[in-house]
Amino acid sequence: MAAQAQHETAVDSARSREIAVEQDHLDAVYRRLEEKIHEAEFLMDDASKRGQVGTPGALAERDAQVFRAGIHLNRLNNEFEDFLFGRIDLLLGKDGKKGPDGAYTAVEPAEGAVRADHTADIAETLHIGRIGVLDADYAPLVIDWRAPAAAPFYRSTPVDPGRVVRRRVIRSKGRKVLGVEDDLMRPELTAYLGGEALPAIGDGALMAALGQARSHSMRDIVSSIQAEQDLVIRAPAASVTYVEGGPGTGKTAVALHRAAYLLYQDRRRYAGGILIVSPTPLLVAYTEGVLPSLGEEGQVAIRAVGSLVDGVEATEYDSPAVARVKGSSRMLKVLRKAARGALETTTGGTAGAAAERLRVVAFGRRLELEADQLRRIRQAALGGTAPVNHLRPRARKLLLDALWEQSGAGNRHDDPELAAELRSSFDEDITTEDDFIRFLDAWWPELTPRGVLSAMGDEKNLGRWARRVLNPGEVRKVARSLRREALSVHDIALLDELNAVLGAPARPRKKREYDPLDQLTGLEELMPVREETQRERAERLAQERTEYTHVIVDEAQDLTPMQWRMVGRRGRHATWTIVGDPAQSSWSDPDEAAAARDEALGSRPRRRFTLTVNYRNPSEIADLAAKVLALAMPGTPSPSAVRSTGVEPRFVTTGKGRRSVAGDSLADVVRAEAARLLDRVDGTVGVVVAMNRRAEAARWLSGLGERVVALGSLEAKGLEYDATIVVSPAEIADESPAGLRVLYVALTRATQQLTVVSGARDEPDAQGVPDLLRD
Ligand SMILES: Nc1ncnc2c1ncn2[C@@H]1O[C@H](COP(=O)(O)OP(=O)(O)OP(=O)(O)O)[C@@H](O)[C@H]1O
Repeated sequence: MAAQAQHETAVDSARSREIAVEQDHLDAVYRRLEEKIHEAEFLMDDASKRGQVGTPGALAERDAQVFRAGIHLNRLNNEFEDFLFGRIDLLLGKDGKKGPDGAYTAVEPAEGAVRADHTADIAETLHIGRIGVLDADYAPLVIDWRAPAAAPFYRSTPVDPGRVVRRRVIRSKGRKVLGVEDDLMRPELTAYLGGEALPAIGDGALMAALGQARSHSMRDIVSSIQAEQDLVIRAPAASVTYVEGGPGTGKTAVALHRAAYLLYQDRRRYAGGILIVSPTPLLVAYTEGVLPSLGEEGQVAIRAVGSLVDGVEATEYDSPAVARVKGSSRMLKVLRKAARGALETTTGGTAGAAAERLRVVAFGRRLELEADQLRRIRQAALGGTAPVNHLRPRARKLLLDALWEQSGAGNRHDDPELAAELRSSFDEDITTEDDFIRFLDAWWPELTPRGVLSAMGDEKNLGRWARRVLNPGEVRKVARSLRREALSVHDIALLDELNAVLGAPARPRKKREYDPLDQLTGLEELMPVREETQRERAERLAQERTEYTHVIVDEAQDLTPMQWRMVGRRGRHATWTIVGDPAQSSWSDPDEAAAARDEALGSRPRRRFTLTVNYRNPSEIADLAAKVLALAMPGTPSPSAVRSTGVEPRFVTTGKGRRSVAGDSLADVVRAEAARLLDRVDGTVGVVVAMNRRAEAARWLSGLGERVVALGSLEAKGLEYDATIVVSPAEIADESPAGLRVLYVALTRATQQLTVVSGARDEPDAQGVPDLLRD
């Protein structure tokens, strides 16, 4: 016992010593930043006293410095709990070259850096943080995590350590260092720093991070990015970067960190031009704090696939049968017909009566076009595939031609010049006549996507436009769904397609004011003083923007063909990062979606990456989910879980089954289980139910507090909780043709504990294990 206590004291004092070392460094960083602020303030003050200093360029440069220093201090003081989070201790490199960040560039150690007796000296120590800081002599005090010199912090492994001897994660809050965790990359080595042996503290940072309680916001993983993830984050942004990996392998985290990395690499190119497409508003809300925590605010648009069309936000879900039709590329034909057909249906009612016959007076004569003629003219105008709203001038011209012919005025002159003059005064006469203007508006109204979609809610209309494409049952269901007030997630892709087919009326562009500060690289991020203008500018850009420079698609396996077309339109000239897992796809026909994806991406070459380690689920939960994976996608390997907790999933049943708890009803059982789990974990509890039980499940949990939430199976996508309750695997699996894959998603949401509640339909065995989860 005494020996144990002695050992613990020694460990504690080694830890305190190392914390003190890092505290000294952090103090030095803050001192340097304050110095920079003072310098900048002095410059500012001095400049304003003297009124004018130097050229506009020099002035702008000085302002930029002030802003940069200001924003650094602001961020350091307010936002980051762990501004400085890493350190690497490195061997001497192969050559003595330094990069722009002041660090040596060599990745491999110099020959002789390790002595024959397995000892070595540390030649360089680098601290890694969210932004870079240089000291007065341009030596790096902190290296930005995205800089090349920081890469070994993420890439080095004991198998391939490069120059790294020790990797340290530093935990701090505000200006205080709280702890350090070390991983030795060359454990066989005794390394010396300043003549003293290099100590190693703790059991490693990754495990510490994974064990933490979850909240309703995702955390960044900047201090513990793993080597296979780092390769994706830093992959060059050429064409398409395609990332596959099972649940919990960090795909979402990697996608977000990649956005921050790309901005760092080429801010000018990407600022404001990165779009992240996420499957649900819940996942947007869960992930949107990550980029600001990495120092990137307002530069990247994260949007749910149901909010990609400006001004509309869809949260409703269609039934699987309707979703299947609306998502399919069969809808293309239907929409093209609807866009043309809607011209006729919108001419029903009062406006319709006005559009059945055209009567005008020209050159003192009454001219009249009857319904039949008008129909023929419309058909002629609609020939081809041009957007319907753009065809109005053509239709107008055809009307005038027909009236001109009827007037007989064409025969009055042989001289072509005189004839042309006569014709133009004829046209002017008619087109300024109120009757004609009213007629044209009623006969060829400007169609809106929303209007056409409502017209498709009429079963007769839809039946006509979908002839030989959808069967009558499909027509009935789709039309009924379109009569609903609220739009569904799948309606948004239809609206976007209609927008393309109809052609948007050209909006006048606002003229931009010239701003010399825009000339400075990276200035967009710097301006506490000009915050207002910056925000306005970001909003304007977002409004004007219809295309992006880089598009990141999260949970890409779920995009339907129609959604791929919608997303594709936003990245026609973009580079792409696509992350997904086919085994989690809720779309019934993955081959059709893959074909639509390939069409959206064109022939761009792809770089493929696979992530293989599950950082979310302990092995006890991952093993259970693997049983469903084997049913859903036989032969697909599950990612290997990186840790285990010793807590097996728990099975309970409703009714009088052996493992039932607290009463009979599903409501009672789930509520009691939720309360039990809230006691056992510090963070969140998610209750996943079949989609049609969503509202009911929210009621079951009322009063249990904010740490617990109910969600439908499709909403669980991408989210995670300390503990989850999956209610009736059979109900979830039977919901749709992709039900087993959706169940696989539901079972892989927990970081610590999982309870599965079965109803009669699940056919639980004596232990409460439902048939879908048995060996
Ligand atoms: N290197 C890492 N260090 C610490 N935590 C990590 C790391 N990689 C992933 N995680 C954590 O693992 C969890 C799963 O990550 P993420 O949600 O990105 O996975 P995913 O592959 O998108 O999962 P899914 O396919 O199920 O949506 C998150 O809590 C994330 O923070």
